[in-house]
Amino acid sequence: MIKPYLVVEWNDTETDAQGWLVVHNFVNGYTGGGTRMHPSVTKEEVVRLAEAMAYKYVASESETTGGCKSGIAYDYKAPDASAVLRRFLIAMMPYIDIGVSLGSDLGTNYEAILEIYHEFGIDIPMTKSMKQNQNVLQGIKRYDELLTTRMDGLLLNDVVTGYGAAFSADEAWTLKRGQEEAKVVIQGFGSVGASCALKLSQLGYKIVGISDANLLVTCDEGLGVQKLIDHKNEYGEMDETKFKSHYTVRSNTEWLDVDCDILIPSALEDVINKHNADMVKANLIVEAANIPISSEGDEIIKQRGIDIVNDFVANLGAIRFYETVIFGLINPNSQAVIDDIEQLCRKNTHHLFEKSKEQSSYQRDVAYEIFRPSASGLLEYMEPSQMDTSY
Ligand SMILES: NC(=O)c1ccc[n+]([C@@H]2O[C@H](COP(=O)([O-])OP(=O)(O)OC[C@H]3O[C@@H](n4cnc5c(N)ncnc54)[C@H](O)[C@@H]3O)[C@@H](O)[C@H]2O)c1
Repeated sequence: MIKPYLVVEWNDTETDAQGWLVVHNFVNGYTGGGTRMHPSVTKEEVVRLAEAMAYKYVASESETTGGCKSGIAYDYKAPDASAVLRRFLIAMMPYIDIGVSLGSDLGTNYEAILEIYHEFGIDIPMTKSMKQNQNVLQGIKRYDELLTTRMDGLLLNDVVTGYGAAFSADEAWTLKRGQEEAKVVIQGFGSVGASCALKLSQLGYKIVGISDANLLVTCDEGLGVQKLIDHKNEYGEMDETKFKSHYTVRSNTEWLDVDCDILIPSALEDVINKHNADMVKANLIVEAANIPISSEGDEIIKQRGIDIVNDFVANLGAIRFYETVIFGLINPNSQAVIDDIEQLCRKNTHHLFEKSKEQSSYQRDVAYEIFRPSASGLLEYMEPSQMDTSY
């Protein structure tokens, strides 16, 4: 693993929260990634997530952005979680103000982050040259407008990643098994898990199990995804009182026990690991979450011959949305955003599976080869003539 370019540690003055900003690379002084809040966050996890972001921007065909990530070790459901997030972002403001673009991730939401930016006169973090580029400023206006639009009743920004992961799953499954029916189990029912479940059910897949932070619900004939979405809360937790009587409720730790063809982790990191990778029943894993398989778990999955669509190929929807609209690469309307993400997720997944077949190699190894970020982003940033010096 390449060492990260920059690691900043933060210690809250009011609570025991601790946070990190990790920049894996800059491209022309710009870098992007989400902000995660969860009690289990560690510096090492943020470093791995930042690296995945750098690869994700390459998979998104971005020529303008490097990868970074931030994480706060704190309970996202604590009453003062938003105050902790605000203090963290204030501490990171010198970086944000020069082009470290922090969005949302597990345990945080984008609207809350934008509100904090607005307090400090920042619309969306930009470099000096972006701030002076009328096309980019126009793109940001369009992006802001699109953030309030809805698709299938959900906010556009809350479906872009999950829909992209669903298209990747569909592409991979069709390559493997054609039109054969498939049963799907999804871990996590937040922005990503819920929208992925919805799109896959629209595409004709049977969602037979969904877990959240509290429980696992299963139904072999398929769960009614729309109704589960209609009654989920702001933390992505399902309302058990609204379940149909023939649904079965189990502990969320039993998610790998459910018989399925496709498994879609859409919540936490390292949830498939050396202790449970042997129990995976699916023959296709689509990583809608970032780094959901530990390195030891991955070795077992690889040896077992299970196919995967890895994280930075499957879950690039949100950053592709950001890039295409802000840098004016597509017609800025919600259907065009989704169509573009579908096209890219299908193309990348197809390429990944074809290449992996050709080389008889595991998909993750192939993905790290195909989408490797070049070192030039770093060098450009370090070259004074190219540096952005607005600060
Ligand atoms: N939001 C995005 O656009 C985006 C983009 C790329 C990648 N991701 C990745 O997708 C994953 C989910 O992000 P999100 O934005 O949907 O988060 P979210 O906060 O909206 O939802 C998280 C979900 O995980 C569930 N969860 C928490 N602990 C769990 C457990 N032990 N078992 C089962 N479920 C559990 C929560 O109940 C909730 O349903 C993360 O890995 C994130 O990095 C998100």
